[in-house]
Amino acid sequence: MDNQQPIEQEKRPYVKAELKRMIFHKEEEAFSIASVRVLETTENLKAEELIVKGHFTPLEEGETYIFHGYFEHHKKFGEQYVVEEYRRLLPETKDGLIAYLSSELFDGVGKKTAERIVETLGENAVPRILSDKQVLDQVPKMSAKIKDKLYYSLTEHRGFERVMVELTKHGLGLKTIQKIYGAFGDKTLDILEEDPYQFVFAVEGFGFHRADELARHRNLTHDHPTRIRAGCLYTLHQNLQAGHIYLPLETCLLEMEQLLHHPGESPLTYEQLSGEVIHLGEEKYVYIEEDRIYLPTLYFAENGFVTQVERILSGEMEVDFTQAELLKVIGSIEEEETMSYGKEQFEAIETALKEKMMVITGGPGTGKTTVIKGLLHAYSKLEDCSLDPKDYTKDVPFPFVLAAPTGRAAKRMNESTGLPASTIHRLLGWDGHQTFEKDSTNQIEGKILIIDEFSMVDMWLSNQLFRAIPSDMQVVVVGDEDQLPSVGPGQVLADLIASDVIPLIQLSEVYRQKEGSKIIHLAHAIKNDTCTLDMLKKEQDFNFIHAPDSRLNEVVTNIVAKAHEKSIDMKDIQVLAPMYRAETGIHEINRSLQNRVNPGSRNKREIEWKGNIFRKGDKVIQLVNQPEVGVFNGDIGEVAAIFRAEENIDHVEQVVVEFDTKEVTYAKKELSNIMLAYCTSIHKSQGSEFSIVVLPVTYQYNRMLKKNLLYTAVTRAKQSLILCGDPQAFIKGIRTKDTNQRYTYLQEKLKKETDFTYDEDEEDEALSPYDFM
Ligand SMILES: Nc1ncnc2c1ncn2[C@@H]1O[C@H](COP(=O)(O)OP(=O)(O)OP(=O)(O)O)[C@@H](O)[C@H]1O
Repeated sequence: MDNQQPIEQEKRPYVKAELKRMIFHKEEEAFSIASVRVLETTENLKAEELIVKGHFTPLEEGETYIFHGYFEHHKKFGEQYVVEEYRRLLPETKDGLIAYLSSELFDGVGKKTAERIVETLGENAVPRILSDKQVLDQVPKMSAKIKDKLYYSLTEHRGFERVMVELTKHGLGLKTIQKIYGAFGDKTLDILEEDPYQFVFAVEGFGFHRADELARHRNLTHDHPTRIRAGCLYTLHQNLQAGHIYLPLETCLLEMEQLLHHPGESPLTYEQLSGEVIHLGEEKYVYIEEDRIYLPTLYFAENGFVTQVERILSGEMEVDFTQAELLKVIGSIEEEETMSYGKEQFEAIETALKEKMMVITGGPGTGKTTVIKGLLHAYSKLEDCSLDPKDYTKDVPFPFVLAAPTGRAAKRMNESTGLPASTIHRLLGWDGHQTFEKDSTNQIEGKILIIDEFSMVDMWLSNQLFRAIPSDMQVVVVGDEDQLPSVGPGQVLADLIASDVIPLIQLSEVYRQKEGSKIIHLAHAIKNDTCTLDMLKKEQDFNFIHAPDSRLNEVVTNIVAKAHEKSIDMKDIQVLAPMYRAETGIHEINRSLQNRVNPGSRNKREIEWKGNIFRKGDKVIQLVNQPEVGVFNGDIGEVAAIFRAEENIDHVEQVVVEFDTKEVTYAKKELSNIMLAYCTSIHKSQGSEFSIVVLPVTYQYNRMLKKNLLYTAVTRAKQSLILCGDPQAFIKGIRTKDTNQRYTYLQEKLKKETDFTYDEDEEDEALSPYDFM
């Protein structure tokens, strides 16, 4: 099918129509029904509106399509057009040019002005203006200032217009086109011609079907090897986002088949699909191990990590203290701290001191922090080394290295031990993009490394960290295995524990419970599957407020508003919810909380960005890593000031956010980097703790209601936990285990149940994990 064919040359009957509304779409069969406005047709049709139905992917409202098919009379709905083939009608170059000139790149040029420019100067308007600015004088109703601005902006974006005009024709927006151009530069149009699927991998959020549409316009058939290979890589990428390290071949082929299925075309055969997977393997775009298909970075991360663990386990280690000395030292610490360690806690300290590497796991209040502190003091006494960093020099580095995956967790480690602690990224000297200063050739310095909150560390970061650990360093991994697994791929802590090859101490005795904490009690009941409805009764630090869905937002808002009235700092009270888009989702709760605790007023500045309002005093959360200004995904701050364009030298509206230790200024167009944070996602709360947690629970959250998610939310509360909504939904949630097992082979590889190969040089040449983030 030639998609470039002009409409006048259509030989077959057709309906040219603008899509008004998608009425129905069934994903599995790609079956859709839509309502369209007829623009032109060779069919015998009087009505202006028509229902079209058939096997097509969701079409875009407002776009023009050519449909080929036949009429069918439906008993209930009347005349309908059954679509056998369709294509989107590309806009003219002129339209693309108008969209470009009226885009936000050119201040002061709206759609009307852009139309006048193109009408007057034609399709070559941009090169004509660039070679002679005076031609703009021919365009009516343009002020000298706008002409100047347009000329200079066009110079600045020279080269971009061809890409913009071409891609705009395909319905892509400025932001997406800028990202594509940022990735491919002058090669963009060649890539569009040869392999538009590359856009999927270079631009976050660029869907496969969108690339498919571009490919169809370029005559890449549904069974073209380029398409099948892209389908394989896309399938692996999608699964990476779900946390998988690899995909079993059969699963991979099945998912590829579903993705690549094209209505009206013959299904792709097993041979076609597996043949291209094997080609990808030969060209090292994927790695194939037995029946496991890996993306290169994950293959190297998994195998590399196992190699590093083996290296560290077999590294030099001398235990130069006797058991009597150990007992004496622990005894003296117990005396100083006026407490005595439990049996498991003692074993944890002892193992950490005697072994090359170990894992300590336990739920809240079991004494993980107490053990870390005890370990540091015991090490310091036994090895006769000071715990004060000031006593060390560059030649004799500080022996204790403390790290955690998030800034907040690192801060807590620092507060509880009094020793310096940093994020893992910082420890490794991450440059914010693809490079880590610390690696196998430039390793971290120190004698003992303690990493807290390890459940949050993904396969990539684990490998990067372990490469940088010298062979003579002792390693203590600490984490709560019942929390959510890492956002990135893998389940490294769970696999380390299950492998049974690393010394492990599980802390099960709860100490904080002895101080009468219901929160801890509830957390352990969830963990041990013993929580019942009876346990949800009000106590000093816990309450469950029953509320129907229709009132849940209001109840949550009232709780926070009351706390606000009592002058509780908004930083100390956090609403956590599992999903963004629901009646009681994060966005809605944020909107009603903002109106209540920080309402608009005449003397309070505010700014609107994409339907969201940011007001002075609003609590906000950073959504991406911006290491260049020192803020990271998940950091929470407060809007400190809002500036108008005329008030600053950059001449753009700005929002200043005050974070814990720094202020960051966002230009208006950067406001997508932050959002309101009165309510945040449970996933983003990992590694953080709050004095008061408010946790709405409703059946609306349905598929998100899982044991480890609710356990993670409950364990974020330090002083007070307020659940609200439907207790039955809560009980159902904590009884629902996440059955989505992540595909990882780490456990087996650690156990040496499989042969695997690993070549560090090859890994160095492979793509960095951060190419995929
Ligand atoms: N052996 C012990 N005897 C008495 N109290 C203890 C003992 N171990 C821990 N505690 C106390 O129990 C409380 C919880 O301990 P700790 O903070 O070390 O646990 P944790 O596992 O780090 O908890 P969380 O993960 O919730 O921070 C603390 O108040 C601590 O002082």
